[in-house]
Amino acid sequence: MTQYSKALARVNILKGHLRPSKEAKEERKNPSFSVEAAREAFWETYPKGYFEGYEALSELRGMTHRSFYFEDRKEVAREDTNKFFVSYVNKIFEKGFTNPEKIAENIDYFLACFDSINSLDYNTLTKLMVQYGLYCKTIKNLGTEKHKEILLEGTSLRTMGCFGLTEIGHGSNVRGIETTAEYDPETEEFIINSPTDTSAKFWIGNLAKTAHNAVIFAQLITHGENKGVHAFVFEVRDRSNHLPHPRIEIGDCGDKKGAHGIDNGWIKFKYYRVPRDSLLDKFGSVDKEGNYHSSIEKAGKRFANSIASLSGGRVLISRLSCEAGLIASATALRYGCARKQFGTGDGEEVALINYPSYQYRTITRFVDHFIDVIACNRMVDLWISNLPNLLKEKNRVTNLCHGLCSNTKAFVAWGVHDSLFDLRRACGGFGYSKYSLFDELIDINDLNQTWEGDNHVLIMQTQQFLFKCLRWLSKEEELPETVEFLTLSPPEIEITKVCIFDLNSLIKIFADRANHLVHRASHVLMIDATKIAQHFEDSQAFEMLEMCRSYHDYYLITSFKNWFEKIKCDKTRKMFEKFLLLSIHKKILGDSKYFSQIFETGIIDKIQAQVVKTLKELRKDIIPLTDVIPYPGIMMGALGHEDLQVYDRILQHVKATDKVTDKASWWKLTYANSKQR
Ligand SMILES: Cc1cc2nc3c(=O)[nH]c(=O)nc-3n(C[C@H](O)[C@H](O)[C@H](O)COP(=O)(O)OP(=O)(O)OC[C@H]3O[C@@H](n4cnc5c(N)ncnc54)[C@H](O)[C@@H]3O)c2cc1C
Repeated sequence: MTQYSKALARVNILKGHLRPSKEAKEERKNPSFSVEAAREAFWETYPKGYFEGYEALSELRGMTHRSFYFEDRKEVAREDTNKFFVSYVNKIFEKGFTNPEKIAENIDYFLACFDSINSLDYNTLTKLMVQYGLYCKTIKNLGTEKHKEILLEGTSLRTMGCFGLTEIGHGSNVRGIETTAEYDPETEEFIINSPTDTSAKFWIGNLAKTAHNAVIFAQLITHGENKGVHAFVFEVRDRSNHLPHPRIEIGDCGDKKGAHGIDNGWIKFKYYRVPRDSLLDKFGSVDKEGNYHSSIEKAGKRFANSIASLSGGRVLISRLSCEAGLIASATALRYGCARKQFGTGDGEEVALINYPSYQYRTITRFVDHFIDVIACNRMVDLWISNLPNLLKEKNRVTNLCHGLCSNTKAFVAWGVHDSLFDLRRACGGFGYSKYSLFDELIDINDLNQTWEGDNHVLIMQTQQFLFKCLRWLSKEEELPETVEFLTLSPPEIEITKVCIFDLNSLIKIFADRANHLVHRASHVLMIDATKIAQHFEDSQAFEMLEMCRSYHDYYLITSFKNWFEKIKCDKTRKMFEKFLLLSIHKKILGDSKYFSQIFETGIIDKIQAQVVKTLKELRKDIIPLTDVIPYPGIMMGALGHEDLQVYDRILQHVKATDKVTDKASWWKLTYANSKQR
C-alpha cells in the first residue's frame, strides 16, 4: 500500500460519522442567537472570489492526509518525508483539484486554495507558498518583460523555485547580506559569489532537495561600486541530473524541531556566472557596458520597494495563526463539553466547561481568536485593494499595510502561541496525544514567530510607521485609516469615569491609550536630538511594545465593532456585542498597570466580576458558537469534532494505528532481568 492510498484509507475512518452524542444534542438546543446569521456574517468578511474557490476545493479539504502523521511521522526518515510532500504537491495538481495559472492570477482564489491546502497540512502549504508567494511573486514584482517566460515556468510548476534572502550571518538585517553579484562587461554576466562562510544562504525553503531555480538576493556591484541589494533569478541545478551546477554547493540545513516536510537548504557560490538578464530589473538595471540605471535615486527606497511585496507573506501568516487559534479554542470548548470530572455529590460528574476557571481559559480565547479572524480579514481586504498601487509613489496605504501587517503578524502569532499551550493543557492528557492535532498547530505557530520576519523586528516597522503618521499629522496631512486615534488631543493620564458596559466610551479609552502611548514613545525620542539613535533603541525595550500592542488592541476592537454592527439579526448582533465587551474587559485586566491609573477605585474588581458573569452567559451557547466557524470536523482532530464523541474518536484513531496490538519484536528483552535472578 502506498503512503497515498494508506492515507485515503485512513480518511474513510476519519470521515466516518459517529452519531452525535447525547451532550452534543443537548448543547445545540435553543441557542440564543442564529448560527446561520452568524455564519453568513462571518463568511462575508472573506474576499469576494474566496467562497467560489473554497467550494471548488471542498473535495481537497475532505482528503486530509494527516493520517500520514498519525501512523508514520516518527518513523520515516526526513528524506522520505520530503519526498512525500513533493509527491503530494504534484498530486494536488495532477488530480485537477486546482489549476496553477488560476492560483497565480486570482488572489481570492489563491487565498481559498491555500486555506484548503492548509487544512490538509502545512508542509504542503509551505512548499507551495515558497513557490508562489515568494519565488514567483518576486519575479512578478521585481522582474520585467524578459522574465515572463521564467515566471510562467514557475507558475505552471514546470520549474520548482526557492527564495534566497537569509544568510548564515544575516537574517533580520537583510541589507547587511554579504553575497555579491559583480557585473563583468566583457561577458555581460554577473558573477555571484559567497565571499565568506557566513554569506552562505541558509534556511532556504525547497532548496535542499527540490528546487531547480532560485531567486537570490545579493549586493550588486558594477564598475567597482556597490549599488545595494538586488534580486537575481537563475538555475541552480542541472536539470539533466538534478545536481548543483559547477561552482555551486547546496546542502540540507539538518534536523529541525518540526516542519520536516520542508527541505530547508543552504547554498554557496564560488564565482558562479549568470547572464545579465538574471537581474530582476524593475527598479534598477545594468546596461551592457555596466552602467547602472534606476528611476529611484535613494538605495534605501529602492530596497524598500524590492521587499514591499513581502508583506503578503505576513498577511498570510497572520491568517494562519488566527485560524490555528480558532481551531484550538473550539477544540478545547468541545472537549470541555464532553469531558466530565468531579461532581456535585449526586453521582453526576460535571462537564469541564461548567467550571469558571475552565470557562475563562477557553471561552475568552475563543472570543479573542474569533475577533482576530475578523480583524485579519479586514487587513486582507486592505492589502488586496492596495495591490495594484503597491509601488506607487507616496501611497500611504502601502505604508499602512506594511505597518499594520507587521504588527498584526507579531501580536496574533504571539497571542496564539500562548493560547495553544494553555488550550493543549485544557485538554489534559488527550491534548498531548498526536490525534488532538495540538502538536501540529503548536509546531507551525512556533515557526510563525520567526519566518517572514521575527516578531520583535517586525514591530519596529510598526513603530516607524506610527512615528511617520505623527510627522504627517504635524504637517496637517491626511492619515490613512486605522490610526485615526492619533488625531485626538494627546490625553494626560487622568481619572476617567467609565460605565463598564458602554462600548463607545470603552473604545474611546482604548483610542486614548493608543494615542497617549504613541505620543509618549515619540516624546522619549525628542528629549535630546543628539541622542536620537540611542533613545530610539532604548524605547524598544518597553515603550515600543506597549505602543504597538495598544495600536493592535485598538485595531482589533474597532474592526470587530464595525463588523458586528452590520449584522441585521438582533439576537446575533447582541451575541457579538457580548464578545467584544468580554474581550475589552479581559484586555483591561491584562493591562491593569495602565488602566488602574485612569479608573476610579473598584472598577477593576467590577470588571473581574462581570467577566465571570459574561462567561456563564456565553457558556449556554458555547457549542452553537463553535458551529459558526467553517472548519470541518476533520480539521479539528479527535477532540474537536462536532459530534462530541471524544472517546470513540480517540479509540478509533488508536486502534487504526499499525501494529497497535502486536507483540513487540523485542519482547524477550523484558525478561532479561527475570532470567538473571
Ligand atoms: C523553517 C524556516 C524556513 C525559512 N525559510 C526561509 C526562506 O525560504 N528564505 C529565506 O530567505 N529565509 C528563510 N528563513 C529565514 C527567516 O526569515 C529568518 O530566520 C528570520 O528572518 C529571522 O532571522 P534570523 O534567524 O537570522 O534571526 P536574527 O535576525 O539573528 O534574530 C535573532 C533574535 O534577535 C532579535 N533581534 C534582531 N535584531 C534586533 C534588533 N535590532 N533589536 C533587538 N532585537 C533584535 C530578534 O528579535 C530575534 O529574536 C526561514 C527560517 C526558518 C526557521
